[in-house]
Amino acid sequence: MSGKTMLHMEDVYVSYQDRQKRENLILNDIDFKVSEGEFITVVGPSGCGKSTLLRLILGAERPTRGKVLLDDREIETPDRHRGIVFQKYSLFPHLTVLENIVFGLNARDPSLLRRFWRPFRFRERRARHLDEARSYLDRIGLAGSAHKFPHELSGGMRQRVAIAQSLIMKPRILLMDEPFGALDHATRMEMQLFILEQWEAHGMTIFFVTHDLEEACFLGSRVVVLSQYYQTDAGPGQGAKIVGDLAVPGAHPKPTDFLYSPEMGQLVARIREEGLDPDYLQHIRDFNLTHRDAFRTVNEREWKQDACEKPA
Ligand SMILES: Nc1ncnc2c1ncn2[C@@H]1O[C@H](COP(=O)(O)OP(=O)(O)OP(=O)(O)O)[C@@H](O)[C@H]1O
Repeated sequence: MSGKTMLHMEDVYVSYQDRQKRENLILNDIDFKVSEGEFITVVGPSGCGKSTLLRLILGAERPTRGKVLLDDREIETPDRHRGIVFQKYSLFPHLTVLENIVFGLNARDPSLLRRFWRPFRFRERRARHLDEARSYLDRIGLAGSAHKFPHELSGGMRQRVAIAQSLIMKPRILLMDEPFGALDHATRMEMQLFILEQWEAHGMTIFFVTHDLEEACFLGSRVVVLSQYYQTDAGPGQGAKIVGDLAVPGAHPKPTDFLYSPEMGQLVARIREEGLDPDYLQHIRDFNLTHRDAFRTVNEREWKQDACEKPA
């Protein structure tokens, strides 16, 4: 990892208009810098704007105010340097596994006219793409499933294909939006190790959104906590801020037994409590910490009710 800033979210605000044309602030003054090769995990309560943050980095959306800079240049549209993997629906259902993986490489070909203009070169290029896709299939352990369709695969296999589909484009930044959220525990663990292997092999920068704090601490070299619940006189509806930004100590990637170690427990507790910016400590009260999804929050009605019950 180099120390030079690669990505800078500079004073970013995002708001959407609701049906009554009222501005609804989602992200409130997000400002952070990221160096090449970091593995950033993003956690926070439901609806705080984690996916919105990823869409800004992808370039699928522009901030209402502020800038998202990559190498000091504003990100305006998606490009092949940034890939994204979602929890579901990343694959084309009508294409085989091999066709899904090769799709991006073929789509990158400058013009289909070349097919007629220089047919030999065109075929040679397509054959090279297929070879490359097969080597990715090998790497993800799915060489035997090249000609299967997505519906014939298990959830874990589908996510491997979705990750390979992104990796083959050699993105500098890989964005992952709860990619393992729908998987069972064993498959999820297997996929966590898989993504760490890929990160080590490719050295890309990763933004990984998860609701699971343990997953965030195990995978990330840095955990960013985003929350719309923090101390404010104005009450809810003020948009989410970064309420915690912690470097994960120790070697990275961590050995698997770290997951079951007291250090891991301490780290999770620290992020839940001490690790948060003291100005925003109040938002911990709003998390249901006994729930296994520790970032589930009380709903807005309870939040308001509780605020009313507070002594003046
Ligand atoms: N295009 C849009 N138009 C209007 N509102 C939107 C739009 N996109 C997102 N929102 C709202 O912005 C808020 C943040 O959404 P986002 O999906 O980024 O949150 P999240 O933290 O990823 O949520 P979750 O953890 O539940 O997936 C939500 O209240 C959502 O309804």
